[in-house]
Amino acid sequence: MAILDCGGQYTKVIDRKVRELLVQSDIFPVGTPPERLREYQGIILSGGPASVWNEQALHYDPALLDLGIPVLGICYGMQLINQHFGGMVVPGLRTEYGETEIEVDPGCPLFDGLEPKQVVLMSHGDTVSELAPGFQIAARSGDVTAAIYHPGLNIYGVQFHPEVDLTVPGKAILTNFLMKICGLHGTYALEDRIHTAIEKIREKAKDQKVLVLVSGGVDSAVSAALLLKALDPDNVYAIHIDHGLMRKNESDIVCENLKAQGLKHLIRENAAADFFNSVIEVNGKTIGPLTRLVDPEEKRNLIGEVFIRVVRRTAESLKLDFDQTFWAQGTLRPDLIESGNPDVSGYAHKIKTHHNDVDIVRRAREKGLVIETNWDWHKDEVRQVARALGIEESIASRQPFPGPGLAVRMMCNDATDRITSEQQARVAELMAGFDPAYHTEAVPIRTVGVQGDCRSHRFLALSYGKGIELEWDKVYAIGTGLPNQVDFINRVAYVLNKERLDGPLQCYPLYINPESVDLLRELDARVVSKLNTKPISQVFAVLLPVGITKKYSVAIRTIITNDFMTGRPAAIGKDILRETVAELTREIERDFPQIDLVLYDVTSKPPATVEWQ
Ligand SMILES: Nc1ncnc2c1ncn2[C@@H]1O[C@H](COP(=O)(O)OP(=O)(O)OP(=O)(O)O)[C@@H](O)[C@H]1O
Ligand SMILES: O=c1[nH]c(=O)c2[nH+]cn([C@@H]3O[C@H](COP(=O)(O)O)[C@@H](O)[C@H]3O)c2[nH]1
Ligand SMILES: NC(=O)CC[C@H](N)C(=O)O
Ligand SMILES: [Mg+2]
Repeated sequence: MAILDCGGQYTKVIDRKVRELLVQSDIFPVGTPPERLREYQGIILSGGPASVWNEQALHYDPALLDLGIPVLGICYGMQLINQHFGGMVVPGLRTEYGETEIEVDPGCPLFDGLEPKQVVLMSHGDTVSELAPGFQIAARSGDVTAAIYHPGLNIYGVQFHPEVDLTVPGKAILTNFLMKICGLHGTYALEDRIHTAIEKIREKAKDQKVLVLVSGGVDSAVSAALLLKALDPDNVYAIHIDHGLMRKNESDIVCENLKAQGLKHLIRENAAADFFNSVIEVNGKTIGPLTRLVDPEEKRNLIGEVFIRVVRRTAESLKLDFDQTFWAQGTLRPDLIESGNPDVSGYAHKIKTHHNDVDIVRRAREKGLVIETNWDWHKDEVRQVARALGIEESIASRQPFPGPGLAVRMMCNDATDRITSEQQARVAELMAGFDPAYHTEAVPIRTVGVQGDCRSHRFLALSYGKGIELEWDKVYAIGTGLPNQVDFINRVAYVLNKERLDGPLQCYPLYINPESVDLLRELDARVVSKLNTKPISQVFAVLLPVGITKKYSVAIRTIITNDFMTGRPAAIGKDILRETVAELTREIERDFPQIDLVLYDVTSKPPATVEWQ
């Protein structure tokens, strides 16, 4: 199978899913000359951040669609097919981000064997307005075209993403395409990941010393375990950095656990002062110190650079020349995709810079000094490898904690953003049409999102039901519906203690400093201790500078996902008990006098991301 990359967040997920069905696949840029694709039995065109109707449309060779090979276009790929064959694609009146119910035609070979009603993951702003001649509509979500096909040409397009877990019939649809439409057989043997990783490490760093950055998370635990297997353990130096943005007691616990992993050399760097006080230069611009920053990308870049400065210092204390020394980190595929790394895709947008893919890291990679054993894997694959390596289950299944730590859970703000009265009126009008019992308002705090494979940095909306108990389906519908209807909101949070809302909301400045970090750390510990249960994949607290009589509110973020590329919040009353959430709310009100509102994030990814930044 040839997968043509149009810059989608999930291009690599397509490749993975195809391989999991035991079909070999290769990824090429969308502009690849069609002659190079002749040997393949099928072509998949990925999604992507561009739009086919404007000058940013990606270049492709039209002969690609004349090869006589079956083609499946996904999202941008479907829009490309429709336009190519004479149909029309325009910006949609209604966008679709998140889980969406569609009705499929089981008569279309792609949907063979499926029930008509299906839930799928959408992430698009553009839409088919005129179907290309010769094509038929094979699925709809209301008035939006959700799939098209040309029976004679064997060309198919889906507006949704069959490759991600949130598309319930995704595997069945891909199986139909690969096996029934392309006539492939599942005969491909998955590679022995551990063996390949060990070989690669030996090729690079055989008898040399390697510094490995260990956070306590599963990714770096796997990196360290692979290094210990591949090299003389005496040459592996593990460095754990406490940047002052770790969770409660985390560095102590992590270092205890790491000692038990068989590491001969473990160095703990207490570097909070470096992270809080350093100033960096990026492209001639001075950034920092962290305690003055409000821009989420500046925070991420600064933290990433300081990480490497601290590693350099550690190398020097070991009498190593840092510019000649190998160092390893547990980078995963999504870190690189979301950072817009050009080695992963030439067309993908930067959603946000991961700390492990900032400029200084990219330069070291070019010199061949960085070892990234997990480079090609998603989170669930790393967990599988961890178990196969015999890593303790508590680490193999550990919830992720981002490298920049609590810094990306603090909604730093200089209180200069404003919501216009037109924007507020638009929200009120939409909510009145949805259900007058729910009050929703936009607040001038921006969070990061991923919409149609593009980055968004839009306002948060707060919602609550007047005089009614929380009804999850309604609340989740607001979380999905509102970002689809306005282009200035990408995240919705439900107010769990709505009785506090007895005056106008105020937004205040908020910066990272030891006190604000301590407050968030304590809140986070409380939230995690209460909600860290299955089926939640990750849970944490976010600190917001908004309130009625007090300066702060807290948001509870839960996410259910496998690969962390898409996910949905845990449903209150279904995935988690109402009573547990109510108890947690009461505890926060009782024990945290600085906190006004207790919020619950009801947005999936997309349109929001897991972290708020
Ligand atoms: N506090 C830290 N000290 C040393 N290295 C770190 C620290 N935080 C992150 N890193 C490095 O950055 C890499 C990427 O961080 P990331 O959080 O994605 O991975 P992880 O912490 O190993 O696993 P998880 O994502 O499950 O938390 C880590 O694998 C590790 O190599
Ligand atoms: O190592 C990391 N460095 C980062 O900069 C970073 N940002 C987000 N995350 C984690 O990645 C997963 C997906 O999160 P997002 O939807 O916010 O991208 C979630 O599990 C996040 O916690 C990070 N991990
Ligand atoms: N995910 C995608 O492929 C999105 C395609 C296009 N950018 C849109 O918003 O419709
Ligand atoms: Mg981590």
